[in-house]
Amino acid sequence: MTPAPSASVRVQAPGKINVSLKVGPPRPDGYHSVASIYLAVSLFEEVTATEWDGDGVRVSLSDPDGRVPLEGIPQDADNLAARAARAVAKRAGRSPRVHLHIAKRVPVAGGMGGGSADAAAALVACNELWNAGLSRRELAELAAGLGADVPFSLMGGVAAGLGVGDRLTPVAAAAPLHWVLVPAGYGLSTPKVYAETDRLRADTAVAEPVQADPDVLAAIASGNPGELAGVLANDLQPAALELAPQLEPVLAAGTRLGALAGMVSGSGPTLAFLASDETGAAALAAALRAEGHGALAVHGPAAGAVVLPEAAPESPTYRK
Ligand SMILES: C[C@@](CO)(OP(=O)(O)O)[C@H](O)COP(=O)(O)OP(=O)(O)OC[C@H]1O[C@@H](n2ccc(N)nc2=O)[C@H](O)[C@@H]1O
Ligand SMILES: Nc1ncnc2c1ncn2[C@@H]1O[C@H](COP(=O)(O)OP(=O)(O)O)[C@@H](O)[C@H]1O
Repeated sequence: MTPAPSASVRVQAPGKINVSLKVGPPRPDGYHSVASIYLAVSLFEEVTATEWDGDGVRVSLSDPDGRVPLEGIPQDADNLAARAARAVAKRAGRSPRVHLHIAKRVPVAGGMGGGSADAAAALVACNELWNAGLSRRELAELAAGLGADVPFSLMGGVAAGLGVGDRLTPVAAAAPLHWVLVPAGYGLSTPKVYAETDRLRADTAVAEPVQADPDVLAAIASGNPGELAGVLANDLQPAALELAPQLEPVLAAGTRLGALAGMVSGSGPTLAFLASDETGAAALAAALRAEGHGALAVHGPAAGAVVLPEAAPESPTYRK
């Protein structure tokens, strides 16, 4: 008899762009208060959680599209997905025995929240695999304990984020927005980009951000990419460009080749270019690729962390 396959659950969670990111002064706890407008995009991490007899959480990684270098991602207990699994196990009062396989599509240390998406996907996958019965609200609480961006990847769509980015209010979008992403072949450290932002603004009075930019919210509500292009803003962008000045000509190339606007995504170094529509995004991606830049057309808002149907089993052949 062949052994029964072990139970497994597959979950996808999206990467994000911050279409608006206002950053306050440094806080005593090492964080910064922000007013962020997050947009989840159609570039998804996939985490498969499988029952495992070994001790603790096992992590493995793959790069299904051959675009994401996997160096620098911890494959041990430090992986954000492993931390998420342990958080669910602790809350459910059980041992965290699980194998998490992470199929990565979001650039690593790219400012698109890939590790946060892995954590959000692992929360949902373990909750399901273990029948832990945690509500979406309980998962969101665990998410906030894992990282500032994890609650948003769980939620998806468009949201305004206050606090460190974890106090979320969903926002309705009138129409899908089309973007071209240009990942860099290297990463930028989020804490270093925040610290560089503080350094660049040392002589400036910086206000606490209290609300998400109303002009950006209005542009999203109108669904007009031309209107949004005029108000995109990221307070971390000057620091990201200071740390990675080689991004400047790529930003210029995107606009020269027809983007409505270009910006650094989050703490960078991924660049995000807004296009007028799907055709415009495909043409811009092709033009950027022709100039030697890796470019990927995506759209958003995309859904937050969701369970995917099981992979189709080998279909048996029936004969009469
Ligand atoms: C900049 C943003 C924009 O959405 O995303 P990324 O570009 O990293 O994807 C976020 O603020 C990153 O969120 P995330 O990457 O989850 O941050 P965490 O792991 O919680 O924190 C890592 C470190 O970043 C800094 N940090 C993070 C969030 C915040 N509001 N203020 C900060 O100063 C702190 O130095 C913190 O120790
Ligand atoms: N599952 C994970 N995927 C990616 N990075 C992870 C993961 N778990 C921990 N990390 C660590 O977090 C760092 C930043 O992660 P990532 O989410 O990719 O970038 P960003 O914060 O710029 O969005 C990585 O450089 C890596 O050291």
